Amino acid sequence: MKKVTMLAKEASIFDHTGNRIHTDDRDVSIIARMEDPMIAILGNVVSNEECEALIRLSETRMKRSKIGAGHQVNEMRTSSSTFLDEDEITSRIEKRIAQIMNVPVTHGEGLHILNYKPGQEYKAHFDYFKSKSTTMNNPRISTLVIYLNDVESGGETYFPHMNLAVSPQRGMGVYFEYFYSDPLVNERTLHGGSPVIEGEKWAATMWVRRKQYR
Ligand SMILES: O=C(O)CCC(=O)C(=O)O
Ligand SMILES: [Fe+2]
Repeated sequence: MKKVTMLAKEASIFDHTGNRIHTDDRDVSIIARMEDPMIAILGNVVSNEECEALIRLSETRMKRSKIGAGHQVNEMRTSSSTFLDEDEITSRIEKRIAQIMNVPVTHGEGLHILNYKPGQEYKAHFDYFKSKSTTMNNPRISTLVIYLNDVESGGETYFPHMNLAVSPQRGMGVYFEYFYSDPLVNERTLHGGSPVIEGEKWAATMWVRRKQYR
């Protein structure tokens, strides 16, 4: 056989073609996508009622966000957050997210709800772990951030290496993945939540692992 020397393009987990993702209970639209790394802007991910329900379920549970292995409070992330328990509404949404992200529900860490008040932000970071901890055995591979409300001003999810800023809009989301064999491609997923200027921001994040997590 002839030896193929050209490098094949690395496959994305997000293998959807066309303009829509037909999940069991909802058609999610692909508004924009780019590759290396795959970043996709999605519409119609969740309904207005689901956004309101997720906010209501979280409101009484919000705590100042922690980061890193030591779970410290840090100026990196000034928002409040909580992980939601499984119930009828969260499991319906998680099933849909699994179809969007093309990874079984059990690989997901669960719905993590974030709330940013004016001035609060999440400085640029990687969602994957760089330390040689036990997480290396089951690393994070992809993220979906879903916006649960409209923000008057500020609060974009920004990717400084890509010169990309995604404005939060209720029901929409931004997907990205960072499992590539080329570490330089993964490093381009550096991202943050820019400070909210006016109004507040509610978002739900799903971080997904390579192997079963729950
Ligand atoms: O709030 C955002 O726009 C980004 C959130 C984020 O980066 C995360 O939850 O890992
Ligand atoms: Fe993140």
